[in-house]
Amino acid sequence: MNEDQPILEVRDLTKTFSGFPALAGLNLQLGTGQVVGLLGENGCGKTTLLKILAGVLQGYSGHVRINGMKPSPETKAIVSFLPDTSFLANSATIPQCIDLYRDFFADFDPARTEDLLDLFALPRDKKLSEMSKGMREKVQIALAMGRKARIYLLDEPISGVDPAARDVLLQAITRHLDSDSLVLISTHLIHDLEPILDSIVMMRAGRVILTGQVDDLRGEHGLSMDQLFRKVYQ
Ligand SMILES: Nc1ncnc2c1ncn2[C@@H]1O[C@H](COP(=O)(O)OP(=O)(O)OP(=O)(O)O)[C@@H](O)[C@H]1O
Repeated sequence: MNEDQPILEVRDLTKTFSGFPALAGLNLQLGTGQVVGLLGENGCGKTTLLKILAGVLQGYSGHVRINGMKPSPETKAIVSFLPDTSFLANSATIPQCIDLYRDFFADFDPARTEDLLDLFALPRDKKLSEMSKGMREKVQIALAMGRKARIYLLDEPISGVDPAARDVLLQAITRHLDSDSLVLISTHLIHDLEPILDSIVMMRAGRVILTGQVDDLRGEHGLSMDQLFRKVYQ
């Protein structure tokens, strides 16, 4: 893990919606070479934070730097964002989605995506509208992780798939990961994600309340991250 030169730096980040502070002076620094779980209760600001980092939500105050740059078209080129909602046209087939990603993202490697689609055993000829929610989610993950990005921001990536398929999905997230990349995953499925997490960030009411490496926290508290989450938020 490279903490000396954080690829992601956030200081005093505040974002309000009609006067309500979704983010309230949030501070966070993360280096590359790690998979980080972004945890917190419903409505604590996880999606809002990810959207600002992804450059799709503006109108905030505070200091946000992605590899030293403000969120912008330049940072979008190195950030692969997987939103928690479907963003692909229902009428599209997988090959059409791959073409779209090839056109949009210079860092897209179709071979990576094909490899993940094989791992998921997804049929290539079906339209997204003919697929189940879990299958569509797999397609989106295969596309997002098909980019050779520096930062992957994944918002609730495994919520729609059945428990047995989750392990395969986790494999997909880490399968092609470079050591100079950072993966930040928002999730409520802490127990499922824990095997691939190096660190966690816990949020409450628009702020970070706890960060640390999973091994250190386990040693310090004698709890799994799922148990620690329940203790912190009880
Ligand atoms: N577009 C919006 N307009 C108004 N309020 C919003 C908007 N987006 C988010 N909020 C509010 O900001 C707060 C943070 O929402 P956010 O979606 O970031 O939380 P979250 O931690 O991702 O929640 P969850 O775990 O339920 O997905 C919530 O109170 C939410 O109602």
